[in-house]
Amino acid sequence: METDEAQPRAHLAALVLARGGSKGIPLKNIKLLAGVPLIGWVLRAALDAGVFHSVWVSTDHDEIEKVAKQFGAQVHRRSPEVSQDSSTSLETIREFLNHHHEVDIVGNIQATSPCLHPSDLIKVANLIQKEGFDSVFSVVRRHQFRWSEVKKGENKMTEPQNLNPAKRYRRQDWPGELYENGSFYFAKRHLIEKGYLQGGKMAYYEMRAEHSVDIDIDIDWPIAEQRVLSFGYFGKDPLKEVKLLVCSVDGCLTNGRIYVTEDHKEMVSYDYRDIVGINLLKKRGIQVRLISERDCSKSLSAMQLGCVAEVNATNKLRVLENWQKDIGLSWKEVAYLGNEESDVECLKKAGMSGVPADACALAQKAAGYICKSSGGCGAIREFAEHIFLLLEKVNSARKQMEEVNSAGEDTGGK
Ligand SMILES: CC(=O)N[C@H]1[C@H]([C@H](O)[C@H](O)CO)O[C@](OP(=O)(O)OC[C@H]2O[C@@H](n3ccc(N)nc3=O)[C@H](O)[C@@H]2O)(C(=O)O)C[C@@H]1O
Repeated sequence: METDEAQPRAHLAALVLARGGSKGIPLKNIKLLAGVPLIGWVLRAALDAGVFHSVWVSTDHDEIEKVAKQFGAQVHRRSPEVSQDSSTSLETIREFLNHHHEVDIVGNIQATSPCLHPSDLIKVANLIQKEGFDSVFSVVRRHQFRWSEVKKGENKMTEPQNLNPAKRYRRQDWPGELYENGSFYFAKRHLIEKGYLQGGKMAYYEMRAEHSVDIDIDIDWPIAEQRVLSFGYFGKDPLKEVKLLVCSVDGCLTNGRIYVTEDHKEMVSYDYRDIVGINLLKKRGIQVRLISERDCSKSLSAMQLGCVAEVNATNKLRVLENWQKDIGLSWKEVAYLGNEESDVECLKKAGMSGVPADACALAQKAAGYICKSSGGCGAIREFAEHIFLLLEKVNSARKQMEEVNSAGEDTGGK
């Protein structure tokens, strides 16, 4: 059933529930996963999908509100009644709907499944808006044999549930089974008001197994981190190649401390791990250049790093633009590591951006990756590894995607 194109489309709102209290991991919803706050992964996918009339985060927490807005979402401040450990998603979504009468369909996207892609959301929006389904939820195919539980006093033996032990299927001979994976639940208002997220004319959307990640308990976190690096969505314009890393001196290469001797000489210190990082970058064909607002030329020449440097840089953005012109690079090919307010513009424009753990709040907000290491204590080394990992993973994921697309494979709702 196709809706008339001339009819105004029902208002489809994406809604990410992100309470402040979480049972296992403290402030889980904004904890950095591979350098990006957890809700950031799904918000980026929802906003880039371009199918939502509005994208919301429902929260009770100031810090989560800040992060949500930083990613471009609108914020619904929920009441304490639906912010308890015992509050269900459904109650929270109903509360949102009570405050937003313009919304006809809610796409509840769970931040705990961060490997979501805009292409999934576009297909789901199509199912609910054009094909007339009332609710659509995500599933994943699993090949798992189930056995009944042995309960004291009830039964002594376990029984096979979905297999014949005499004729066990090989994986390739068995289609497997569909499991709800908790990535998203789309439903029309009338259903939610009746107390259902799944009901009416229902469809499932089968997600690719590698995109199906669910962070439920603490031990899921490192696995999810590896998954997003390999299969996550990194934005509309994925990284192609990094050819230049520009690094701020005070606070990134050094920890920002300057010792002054009686005879007016300056002393700074750096971490040998960062020198290793710089050398690794150079080996991979990535130039490293340094930039500083003050005249630290003597210290830099004593360090013998072999990097082009610009000191007394009152306008870092202009310096970078000139470098780009000289070398012939686009912003996409530039990575930037900075820590101060004066770095913010460059951080925003660079194809890849990072800050040390102790960077100022404004720089942290502008950066795509927040290092665990502080300035002068291995942040360059860590950022270099992050660059290598992303380049590798993003390129291999893109290759896989191209292979799948060219094979014409299409998973979708049923
Ligand atoms: C739609 C729905 O029923 N979601 C529930 C899901 C779902 O059933 C499973 O993922 C399916 O695999 O399970 C739960 O999932 P969980 O507790 O991890 O919650 C998923 C995300 O939603 C936020 N949330 C949840 C409820 C609520 N009232 N406010 C919220 O902000 C959490 O902070 C987290 O980011 C569960 O395991 O208990 C609780 C969730 O309420």
